[in-house]
Amino acid sequence: MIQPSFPHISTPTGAVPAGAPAWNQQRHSQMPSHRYADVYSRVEVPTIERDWPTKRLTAAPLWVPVDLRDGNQALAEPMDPARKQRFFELMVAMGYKEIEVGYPSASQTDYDFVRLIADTNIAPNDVTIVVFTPARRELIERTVAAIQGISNPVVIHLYTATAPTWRSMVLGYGQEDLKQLILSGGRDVLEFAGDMKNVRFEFSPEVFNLTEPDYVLDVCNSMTELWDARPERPVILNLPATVEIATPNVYADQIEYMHKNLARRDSVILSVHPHNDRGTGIACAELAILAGAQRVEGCIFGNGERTGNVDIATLALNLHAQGVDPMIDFSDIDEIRRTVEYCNRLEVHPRHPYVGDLVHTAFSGTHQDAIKKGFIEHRARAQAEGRPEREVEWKVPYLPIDPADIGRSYDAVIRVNSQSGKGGIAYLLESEYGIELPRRLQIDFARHVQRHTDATGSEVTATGLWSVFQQVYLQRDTQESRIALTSYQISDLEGEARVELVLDVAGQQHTSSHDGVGPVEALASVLAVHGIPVDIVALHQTSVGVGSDSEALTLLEVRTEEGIFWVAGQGRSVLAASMSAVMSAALRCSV
Ligand SMILES: CC(=O)SCCNC(=O)CCNC(=O)[C@H](O)C(C)(C)COP(=O)(O)OP(=O)(O)OC[C@H]1O[C@@H](n2cnc3c(N)ncnc32)[C@H](O)[C@@H]1OP(=O)(O)O
Ligand SMILES: CC(C)C(=O)C(=O)O
Repeated sequence: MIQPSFPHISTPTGAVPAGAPAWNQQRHSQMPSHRYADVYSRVEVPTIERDWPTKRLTAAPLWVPVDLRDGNQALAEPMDPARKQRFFELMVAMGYKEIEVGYPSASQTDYDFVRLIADTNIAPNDVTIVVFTPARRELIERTVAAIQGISNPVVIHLYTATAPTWRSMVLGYGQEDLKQLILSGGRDVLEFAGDMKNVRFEFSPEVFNLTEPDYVLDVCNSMTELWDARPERPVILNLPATVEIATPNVYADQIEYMHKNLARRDSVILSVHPHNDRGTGIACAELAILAGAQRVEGCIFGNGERTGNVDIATLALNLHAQGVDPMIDFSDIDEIRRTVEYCNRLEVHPRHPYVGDLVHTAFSGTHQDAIKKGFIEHRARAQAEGRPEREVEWKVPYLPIDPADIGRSYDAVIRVNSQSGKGGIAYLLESEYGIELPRRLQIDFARHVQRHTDATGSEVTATGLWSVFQQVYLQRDTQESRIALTSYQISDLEGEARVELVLDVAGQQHTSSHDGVGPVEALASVLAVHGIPVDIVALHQTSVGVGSDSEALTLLEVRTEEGIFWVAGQGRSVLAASMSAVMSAALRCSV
């Protein structure tokens, strides 16, 4: 019996589930899953004729970043005024036109930030300012005090939880009492701010996704009636998945039910606010848009309570990746990430969609091979179409978008470790040093690199690859070498080349002259005379480096009785590189 190496984890040994086919060997575990009620007994899914499964995403929704409120309230250290302002200015620069700036009745920092907006011009006129409040009269009054003097459009966002557990356990109300509390909050909003021409209203039935559909519909309709929603002054109904609890299709059904049954639908902006407890916040938001949602609240890179608010950067870039303008500028995503990390004091994961450090990088051989071929095809197509590479359709395998669209270079697209193959290795040498390896040498070199990465266990950079290449292929003469090429010269004898060579063999100088042959052939023949046959199968010329500093690199494939090997020679000229390559081959053949 195999001893368990994880003493606190027990390999499931229980019964095979009833009816499981013979090929399914999974057993019942000891996880206490029975403690969690079946989701469909907790969520009332409305019965509807679904239209969302056949819809397509064709336009960006209205985006509302809530980093300064919902994101901020989830931070161990809420943002100080400088961080709030920096984040706000970033959002404005990116093109967000509606921004939830805080919960002004909750803290002096939030209140003061709203006052900063009132007293300065940090908010351009076309940016709508959203402020958040619970349905408590004194807090609504303070919220309205905070927005006095703001000339921008303002949204007062009122919320109260409506789901059964929250109603009974947290707020201590039944359905009707709670509706009255909400309406009373709605009336307070009207009393304090109803006359403010620049103000619109938003209502969120918190934990919408766990609330009975008919009840939440009734509450929402009562609010739009109370606030007299009209097309010219629409009310925002924001339907949060405050804690994700079911699969995204359930949320989509719930949203479509509201979309199809809300009163004054043309005077309602239907908004969603998914969280990410099940890791499906993005899917919930996307399906909700298919189901009729027009507006999405979330956080840039997905900070927020517990597992976060839905990530509106990923949502926007998902649209971009399918040909839809996200209406937000992500062309310098690393600057956006740096600012968001500074403000939240939280790091973005290296695998985070689009923005993570590793998300455009391939380590594995077959991916690298495909990407390399994809780049070659892309450049060729751009050239054939006579258009800039940034304009032609993107089809590079494994890269959903062109990293350049979001300000990334191609430097990190391919990185080499023990999982890599010839394609990636060749790509790095070529992109970093301009060295073009023929396919058979790629295969040979990959074996050497593999030995190196297996031995070190770590990644190898382009510089590292070049040094492995030099060690393997660029042999140099040593003191012990029995042969050395002392000098060579090529002269033109009435159109015919003459090659003159001086070879040092075991301390003896041998001069020879060769007419009508190339220098490589001449040197090979004189080496053969001295008992060192160098049988060259193929010769390739490339270069190392770019511009005037570049050197020639000659790559030789050589046959011996033991098999094929490769050597290289480097020099200021093609001739120097070639002679050096042949001498490298000779040194290998003479040992
Ligand atoms: C899903 C969301 O993100 S909701 C937003 C959550 N954000 C925050 O809580 C951050 C800011 N909050 C705060 O600073 C504080 O909670 C404050 C200042 C708003 C209120 O503080 P306190 O008055 O000390 O109340 P506390 O937070 O302890 O409790 C909340 C009270 O408000 C009630 N309440 C909670 N939500 C609401 C609501 N939306 N409308 C009306 N009453 C509410 C609760 O039932 C509780 O009442 P009780 O004291 O009679 O039991
Ligand atoms: C009240 C709303 C908007 C909210 O933050 C949530 O439900 O998560």
